[in-house]
Order: sequence, then structure tokens, then C-alpha cells
Amino acid sequence: MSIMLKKWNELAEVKAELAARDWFFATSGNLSLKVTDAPLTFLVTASGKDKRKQTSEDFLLIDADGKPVEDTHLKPSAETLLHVEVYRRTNAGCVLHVHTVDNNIISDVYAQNREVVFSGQEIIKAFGIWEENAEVRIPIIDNYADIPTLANEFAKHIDGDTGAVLIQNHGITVWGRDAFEAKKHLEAWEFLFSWQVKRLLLQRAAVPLVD
Ligand SMILES: CSCCC(=O)C(=O)COP(=O)(O)O
Ligand SMILES: [Zn+2]
Repeated sequence: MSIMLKKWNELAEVKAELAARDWFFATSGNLSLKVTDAPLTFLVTASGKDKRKQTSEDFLLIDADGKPVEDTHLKPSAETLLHVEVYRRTNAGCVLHVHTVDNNIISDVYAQNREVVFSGQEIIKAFGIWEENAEVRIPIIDNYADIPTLANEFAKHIDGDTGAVLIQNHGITVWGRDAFEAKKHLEAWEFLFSWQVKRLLLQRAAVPLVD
């Protein structure tokens, strides 16, 4: 099996799992998987498609400038430049971007802080941090319709082969050394967001939280 077909199947599997979580509302979300390092090429979801569907036109091969390697009628994700920034600056192998209600709420509730910090949650071990009362934080950046501007702001927070950035009232972009790690981190962040949203609702409902 060619490396390209192997990577296509791997990315299709991740996409199907995230679709099963119903994380691709209204064609939102984009995923990519690195294929070669030198030159850099990666598969990215085609723009504007329903990512819950599985077709032979789900992905296209992209170069280091974010352009399709071959002639195609398909458009690469509108947010391809964010994926390019990650692959150019790190050894990451996979970038996942989803819009969920929880990540949008958290990005807006904590926007003034420019970050969200979590500690004391067992799920934090999914990030490979096993210290007692470990703390994780995720930056929040403004959303911009102009993708080069958004990519520029996003790139300021790329530090290492794994990471994540919340884009206010838009979604989360997570990256990892491979698809397994990127998906694990994405699921851990979405768990923490969902936990915090429910906690805030309980507090607002004046339901006493057992401390
Ligand atoms: C309706 S979602 C607006 C675009 C977006 O934020 C997104 O994640 C999906 O865009 P793509 O071009 O990758 O389909
Ligand atoms: Zn998006």
C-alpha cells in the first residue's frame, strides 16, 4: 500500500471517529495528516464539505505553501494556512480543528483572560502530565475572517510538537506528533470544556457543588 493511501485511510478513520461524536456541525472543522517531510506535503480536508460523509474527495494533498500538489477542482480547507504554520514550525504529524458548542462557550466566557487554565482533573494525564494537581492552560486568540491574519496570530502560540489554541467563538485547533496523540488531546480538551460548562451551569442554578 502506498504511503499516501496509508495516510488517507488513517485520516479517514480519525474523521469518522470525530464525525461519530457529531463534531462537524454545518461543514465546520478541518483535519490534516503529514505525508512527507522533505518536501513537506500533507493531506487536508476539502473545503466546505460535510465532514460527516465519507467520499473519495474528502482530502487533497497540499504542499508547504498550502497549495494543492496536483490540479484539482477541490478547494483545500479555508484554514489550511493554520495547518501549514504547525507543520513548518514543528515535527507534528497531525492537526485537528473542530467547532463544538462547549469550546465556543469556553472561548467566549474566558476571552478576557486570553487563556483557560485547568488543574486537578484526572483527564490531564492524557497530556502526559502526571504530577499531583497538574495544571494545563490553553491560549485564546481573537477570530479573524482574514485567514492570513488568523494564521499569524495562531502561529504565535505554536511551541512544540503538541499543542492547542482556542479561537474565540470559532473552535479549537489541536496538533500532535501523530493522529492518535492529536485525537487524544482533542478529546481531553473537549472533556475539560464540557465539564467546565456544566459546572458553571450548576453554579448558576445555585446547586451546591460538593467541594
Ligand atoms: C461553516 S464553518 C466556516 C469555516 C470554518 O471555520 C471551518 O472550520 C471549515 O472550513 P473548511 O474550509 O475547512 O471547510
Ligand atoms: Zn473553523
